Amino acid sequence: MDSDNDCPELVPIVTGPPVPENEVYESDTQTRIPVTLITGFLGAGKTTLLNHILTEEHGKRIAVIMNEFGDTRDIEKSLTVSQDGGQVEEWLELRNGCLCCTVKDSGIKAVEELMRRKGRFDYILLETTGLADPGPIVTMLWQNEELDSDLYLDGVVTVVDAKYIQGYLAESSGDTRADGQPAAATEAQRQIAMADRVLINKVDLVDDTKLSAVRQAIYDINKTAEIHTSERSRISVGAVLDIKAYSDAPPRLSEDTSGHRLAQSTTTLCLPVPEGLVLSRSAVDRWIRTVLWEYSVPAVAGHEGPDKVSPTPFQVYRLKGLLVLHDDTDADAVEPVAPQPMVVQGVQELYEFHAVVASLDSVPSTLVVLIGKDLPQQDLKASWAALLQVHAPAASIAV
Ligand SMILES: Nc1nc2c(ncn2[C@@H]2O[C@H](COP(=O)(O)OP(=O)(O)OP(=O)(O)O)[C@@H](O)[C@H]2O)c(=O)[nH]1
Repeated sequence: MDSDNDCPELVPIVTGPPVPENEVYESDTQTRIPVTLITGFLGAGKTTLLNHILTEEHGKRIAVIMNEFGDTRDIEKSLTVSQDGGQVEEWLELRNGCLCCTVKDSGIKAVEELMRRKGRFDYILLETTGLADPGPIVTMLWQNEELDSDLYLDGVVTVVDAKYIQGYLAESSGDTRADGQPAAATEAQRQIAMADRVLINKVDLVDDTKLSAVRQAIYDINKTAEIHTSERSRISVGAVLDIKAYSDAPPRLSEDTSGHRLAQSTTTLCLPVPEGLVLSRSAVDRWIRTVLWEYSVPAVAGHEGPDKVSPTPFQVYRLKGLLVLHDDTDADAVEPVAPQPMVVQGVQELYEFHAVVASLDSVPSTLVVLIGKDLPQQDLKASWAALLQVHAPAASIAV
């Protein structure tokens, strides 16, 4: 394993029923409708995946929102509706009750309007265009949850083309490719960075050596996404839907394949916490805020100096963590609050903590994982080590 990218092996923890603080969140996910975002570079197989999901026997009434209809032979075109405001342009109803529509603007309003007109769905799939950065839409969906929406974000599935993805990742942003298409290394990297599941599609077009190199390139960007392979995007529906990636599930790390590494600007940084160490929630909160909101390396109490603005601007696309925290954020609390395992989830500048029910002994490795561009890895590691040192001055902590 690369020493710069060392991540401890994680085993999933079994989280029990939600604690009261999260009751609303959890019970809401039972009545609200999950949304899965399907992203991936041009021609990777997103539409093929949507068609596959729609024609599988899953017993769900699914609404698919896409920018344009592809080759939808299995879909029977039934009607064209023009909408007020013109957001929903066209819809197709399938025999199994599934519904497809195209929208100019993949905004939540269009989806909610669709439900108002067409009744409830069990599931919503949202396909982004191949060149889109999924960050803003993920943020919008996540933010929308707070706004009493009928929808919640279940996860992001990124489809990659086994044959071409390495080429897209190697190109620098802003260049033009030989075929005249704009280079989109940034978009391709971001799409992988934001992924909870990556589907390496078109495996029929590559040999095993190439496939392992593609796996490695994806792993180097995002160590938390579960990687699957497919031909014609055929994958078990359960692998991509209802994954609850934004709930209180702790981060999972994929296995390192230790193959040839591409130098990429988007990477995963793992910041482990020694076993049994309880951290102050307010200190962790400040640390995360400084990184996400000020793009700076936090100075930590006891370690002199102001927060350090990184010479190269960096950006965190996704943050996940499992920590045991002492909640010291309520200044009026009379009783000391017992340490509690908490999951932290973040997308771009948004983040939130969820308490998880697990006895302290059953909590496996605790850590924070950052996936982002141009992360000042050594500085962030040193700052994190200083934060740990404040909590466990006697322990020798190697991060
Ligand atoms: N050989 C091969 N071709 C595939 C596979 N999956 C999809 N294709 C073909 O690749 C082309 C692009 O697939 P789409 O599903 O339209 O890709 P997309 O990501 O929706 O494309 P955009 O909407 O342009 O971004 C189509 O001609 C598919 O038939 C596969 O596993 N192997």
